[in-house]
Amino acid sequence: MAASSSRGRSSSPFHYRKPSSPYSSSSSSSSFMNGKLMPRSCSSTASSFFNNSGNGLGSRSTTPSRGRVDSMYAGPRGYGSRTPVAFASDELIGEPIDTPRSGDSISVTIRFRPLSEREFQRGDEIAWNADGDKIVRNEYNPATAYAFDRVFGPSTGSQDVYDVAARPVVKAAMEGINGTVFAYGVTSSGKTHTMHGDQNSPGIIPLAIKDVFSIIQDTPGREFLLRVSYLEIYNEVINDLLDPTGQNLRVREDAQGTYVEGIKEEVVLSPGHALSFIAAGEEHRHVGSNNFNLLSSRSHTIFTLMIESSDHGDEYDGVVFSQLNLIDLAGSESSKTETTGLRRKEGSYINKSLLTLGTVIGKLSEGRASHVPYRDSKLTRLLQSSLSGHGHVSLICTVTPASSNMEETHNTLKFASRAKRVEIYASRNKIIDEKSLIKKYQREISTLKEELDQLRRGMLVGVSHEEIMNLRQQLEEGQVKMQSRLEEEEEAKAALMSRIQRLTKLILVSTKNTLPGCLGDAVSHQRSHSVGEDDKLDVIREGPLPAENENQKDSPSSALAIPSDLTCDFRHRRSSSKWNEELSPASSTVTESTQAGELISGSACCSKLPTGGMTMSDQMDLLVEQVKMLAGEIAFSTSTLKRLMEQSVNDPDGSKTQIQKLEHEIQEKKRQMRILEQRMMETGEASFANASMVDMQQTVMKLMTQCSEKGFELEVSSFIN
Ligand SMILES: Nc1ncnc2c1ncn2[C@@H]1O[C@H](COP(=O)(O)OP(=O)(O)OP(=O)(O)O)[C@@H](O)[C@H]1O
Repeated sequence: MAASSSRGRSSSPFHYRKPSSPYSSSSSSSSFMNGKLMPRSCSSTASSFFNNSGNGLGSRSTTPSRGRVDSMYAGPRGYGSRTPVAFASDELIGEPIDTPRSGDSISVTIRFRPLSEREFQRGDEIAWNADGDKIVRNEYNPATAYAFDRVFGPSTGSQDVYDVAARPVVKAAMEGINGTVFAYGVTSSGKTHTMHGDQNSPGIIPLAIKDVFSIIQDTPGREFLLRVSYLEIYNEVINDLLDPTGQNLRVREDAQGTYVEGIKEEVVLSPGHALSFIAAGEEHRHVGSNNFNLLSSRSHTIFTLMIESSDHGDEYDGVVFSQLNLIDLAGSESSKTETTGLRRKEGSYINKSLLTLGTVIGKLSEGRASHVPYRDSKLTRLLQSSLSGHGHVSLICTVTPASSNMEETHNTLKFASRAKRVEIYASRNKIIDEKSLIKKYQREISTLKEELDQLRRGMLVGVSHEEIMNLRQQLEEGQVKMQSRLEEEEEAKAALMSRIQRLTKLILVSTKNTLPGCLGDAVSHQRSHSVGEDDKLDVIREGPLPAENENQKDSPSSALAIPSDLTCDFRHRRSSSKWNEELSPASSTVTESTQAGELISGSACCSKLPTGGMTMSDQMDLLVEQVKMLAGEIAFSTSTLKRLMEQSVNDPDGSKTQIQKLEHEIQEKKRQMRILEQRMMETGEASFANASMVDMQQTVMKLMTQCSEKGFELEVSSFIN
């Protein structure tokens, strides 16, 4: 079906210009501090950081240095201005104070995680600390400190990290400026936690997806088309996570930059839809355990959202295209990471590509036009366009405060400081019409509409009196050619209408374009798929079957690691334009079901023939889509289960409830799938029965026409006689 995939290139033509960007990363690393800071004893105990639930690394207000830092904070640009740097250059690596900067800089933030239980048990101390919200300081040697755009302590939640480090990039991407957000850090420092998160604390990727749809809802007057792709770089090989057959894909280059040849792109219609692709993709990602992390990512992953938008009023201003890359890097591994065999091989590939990333960042930060070795790794080749400054970049460096990893954290901080010096020149992209999918769909829709008009005119006008006389004659001779021609035309018309409907559904518009109160009636006439009201679902969601809805209500929450406020309750949204309010956690009591679960409850009422303009084939498409989503969720739950079982070897009691819950969820989803498959069969049968009914009606009509013809003949001959 049209909503599914297309294989193609995922890159876009960029028009590089000087920035006029709405996104500006405030650079605080310049002019770090005035005078020397007093060395300070290690005032923090490890226990105060373990499982920190309130005041953690970010809460150093009682320390002397914090007081000094605050008093020296002078305005939005950072710590004072044009003051000498107090530390040796390799100790405090920041942006040189007087370096003239013509562009923006990469946004660089640091996120501490709490001490892990393992670190705590073995008596690790706090070696690095967040001193205020912009500085990281070494506890053993307080003179060693670094400044960044923002430092998040271990108790900071992912939503706060998203708001600072990702939301501006996402917002700009929706306005046509390319964006990249990536998490960098050693193994087990919290990259996957930051980018993906879990059910209780969703990470940057689910939060960005939620935001994207919310922005569409808040942008009446523009129509959007969203596609996603998801790939991993494993041992320097690019694999398509959305298509297991897409292995060892090649990086190509054209005038617009690098792209992955043959990567699968899926059109997405809702947050749940997009998340289901991630869940399915995660199933194929390479993970394994090392001595630091049971579920260590063995590959870099790049989730890309391709955003097209155009004005849908009369003033057509071209199509804007942008890409948002959300990257979860694999963690660098030191000699402390005990690995053998395959894990060691993976580790050496990971380290090599991260080393190249470091070299590339280093070269770029020098600002000279020297050779930048993008080609030395697949990762840097793919990131070439982003790193060379043609879009916004947000680097979130994840670190552990543990003394056992002091050197690794120091290296991450140095990397982060170098990255801060890379300049970017982000600008809004426009795309020439031929390359735009939204434009292609719009053109196809209008061509099809013209064809449909012609067909209608032909049917009304083209069947002339002579043709009717001819038809009579042919009927007399027992021929029904004309009849079948009419039937063919009817069929063609129906096919065209259904294609138009399907294409229209892929284009997303805000429900704010629709008059409140008219939604129920307007659904089947609405031009495009609106984000706040899933047309496919709406048309068939009238009068739920009580029994199945009960089940739905009790069904376990999603295994997609989507919080309940991210699973969209389209029913609620449809009847209200206050979409954002309903998505907010405060009002998220709406549903615990998964996206696919929603669809099921939605389609529970339609075991009969479709109504409200939805054709049989539309309904079948929808069912197929639902089954696909459920299959994705089941796959994801199964893999989570597998991992939990692996973990349970160490902690049988801790994982027992989760395992039981997951098993129950998987059973429930399988049950839902069976219902859907049953429904597909019923729809198929109904469609078949419907077709037979049409056949019969046509035969009766034909016979009646013949009868009246014969009657007329009889009248004429009796008149002649
Ligand atoms: N900010 C945080 N708050 C609470 N727990 C965290 C935080 N960051 C990470 N963790 C926990 O630490 C462990 C390791 O995190 P994660 O798997 O995200 O590390 P990673 O950097 O992705 O590791 P790798 O590179 O090996 O894949 C996980 O159990 C995770 O839940």
